[in-house]
Amino acid sequence: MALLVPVGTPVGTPVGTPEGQMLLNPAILWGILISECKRHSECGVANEAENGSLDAATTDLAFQEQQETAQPNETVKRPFAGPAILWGILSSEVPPQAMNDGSVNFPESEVLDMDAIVNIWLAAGYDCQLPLVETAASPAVTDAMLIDGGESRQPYRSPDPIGPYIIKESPGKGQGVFAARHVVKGERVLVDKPFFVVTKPYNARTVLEEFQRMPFARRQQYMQLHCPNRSDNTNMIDVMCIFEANCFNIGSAAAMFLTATRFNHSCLPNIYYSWSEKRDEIVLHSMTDIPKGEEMTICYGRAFCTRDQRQSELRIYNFYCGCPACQTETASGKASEERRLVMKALNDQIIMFQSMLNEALLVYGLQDPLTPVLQLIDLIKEEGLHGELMTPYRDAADYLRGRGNFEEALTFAHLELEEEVVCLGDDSDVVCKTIEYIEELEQELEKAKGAKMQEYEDTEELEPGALDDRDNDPTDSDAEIQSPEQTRGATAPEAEAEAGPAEEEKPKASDSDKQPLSKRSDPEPNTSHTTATVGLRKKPPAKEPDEIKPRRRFPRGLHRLAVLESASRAQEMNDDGPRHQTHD
Ligand SMILES: C[S@@+](CC[C@H](N)C(=O)[O-])C[C@H]1O[C@@H](n2cnc3c(N)ncnc32)[C@H](O)[C@@H]1O
Repeated sequence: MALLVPVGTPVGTPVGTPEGQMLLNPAILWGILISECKRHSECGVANEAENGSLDAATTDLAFQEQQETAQPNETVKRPFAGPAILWGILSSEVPPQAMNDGSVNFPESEVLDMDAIVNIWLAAGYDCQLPLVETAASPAVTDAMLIDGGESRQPYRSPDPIGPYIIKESPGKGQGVFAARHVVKGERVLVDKPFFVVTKPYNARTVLEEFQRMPFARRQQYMQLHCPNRSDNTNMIDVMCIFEANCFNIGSAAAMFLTATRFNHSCLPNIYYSWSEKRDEIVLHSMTDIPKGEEMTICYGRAFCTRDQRQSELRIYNFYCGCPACQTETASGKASEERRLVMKALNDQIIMFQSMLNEALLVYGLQDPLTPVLQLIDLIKEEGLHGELMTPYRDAADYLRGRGNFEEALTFAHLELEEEVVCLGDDSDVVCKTIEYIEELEQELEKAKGAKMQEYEDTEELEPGALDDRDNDPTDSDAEIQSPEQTRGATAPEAEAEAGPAEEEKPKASDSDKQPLSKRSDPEPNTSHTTATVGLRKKPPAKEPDEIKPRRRFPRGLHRLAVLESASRAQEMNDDGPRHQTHD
């Protein structure tokens, strides 16, 4: 398919096509341009494109700046791609240049396809960042396609449309989803199959091509979805606008759903959604009890950022969030803003710590990396952002595991598991993987206990009389669980010297040796261990405090019920900025 665009056509001028061809005009190109500008926000032209003032000066601004700062022999490429290509066609600035240097034969009123456009753009010295697809131009969406496709008129049905919710008008937000009855925390509210999927990276062309491929009835349903800026006359722009407002990121693709898409946004959501690759469905759970009649909301963007950042990320959806966290005047809104500021800083710090070597942390005298994790957990709880607890719980478990503090690591792993069961459901693969993680921790704990017992027995063999000195409570030996750091911290240097080779038989310090950091959350070293080391005689270590015992064990073997899926739970799946996210 080709675009018929006379060269030199100013933006806004209608462009006719020969009879029998699809209706294409600059407004359509303009729609693609805007959507491309939004995707390539680094171009800095989205606003200008939207208000119609995009011009050569704007598009070339970044290029000029780069040129000014470039070294004498450095070649600076013009930085724009898709938006500029289309802008170049529309403004007719580039084709004459390309024609002048003879690199492209581009007569007036040429029939263009996208490859030709790109060639012209490249010939004019512009960089092209857009992945080029072999097929030709973006398809057009004609009225005929939406009115009569000659195909089945059976409406597409979402597989699980019945749930504890009703969809109705939500004042100021269009439609919304409301609790039809009291919904309890952790309830599965909806499972929905995608009815429209576009592989990433997508652009206007691939979305429109996918739209064309849909059966007529689905195209109609698509067009009925919420469109924040429905245009009067250009269906193609509406297709893109609907896509932008309603698509969810589902890992390697973007997808639209008929029911899940009706959930409005809140920065304090009560519903958690995740994409299950195994089921090929989006799954939504309640994170809190939701009274009958209350609106159910999800979060469209990131949580650990300020009000302004959130509002700016939501601009793509064309609304201003008025949730309690976004209130500027109320005490709770102000408190939330303060918390989010700290949460953002802590999250940044955690990410930084995770990318640094422990040695580097030590050299720079930075704090214990566990500290920001624990602080973040406290703040998330205060803020009521339940869905955000899973990751820091795992971070805490990982840090403690690295130090050989398996008991406390297990506590956090169980907390993570509880959150995941609520947010993702107990059939989620993330849950299965966490159960496996817990089982690994339990094995490591058992091993550490065994090594400790062995060490104790070896000592007793050397010094039989030592039995007289020790507590004779047999359960004590069972409970002896010490992190290597505790062991290290609790042993006085003199005693260590006295202990000589026997000390080398202590449980292997493993990774904790690489983490010689302060231990903010570790239980206080039990000083009785220090005094217990008399010559080679040792007293069994005391029990760990009760409060750090794992809260509950999840039934073993549950993970076998599900097949492991490859989905990543990383929130970073969101390659394209503030889009709907998935975790399963
Ligand atoms: C995925 S749709 C949500 C369902 C939509 N309200 C409907 O009628 O189908 C996203 C659009 O809903 C509206 N919306 C979502 N959350 C909102 C909120 N908190 N306040 C105002 N509008 C909101 C915006 O227009 C946004 O572009």
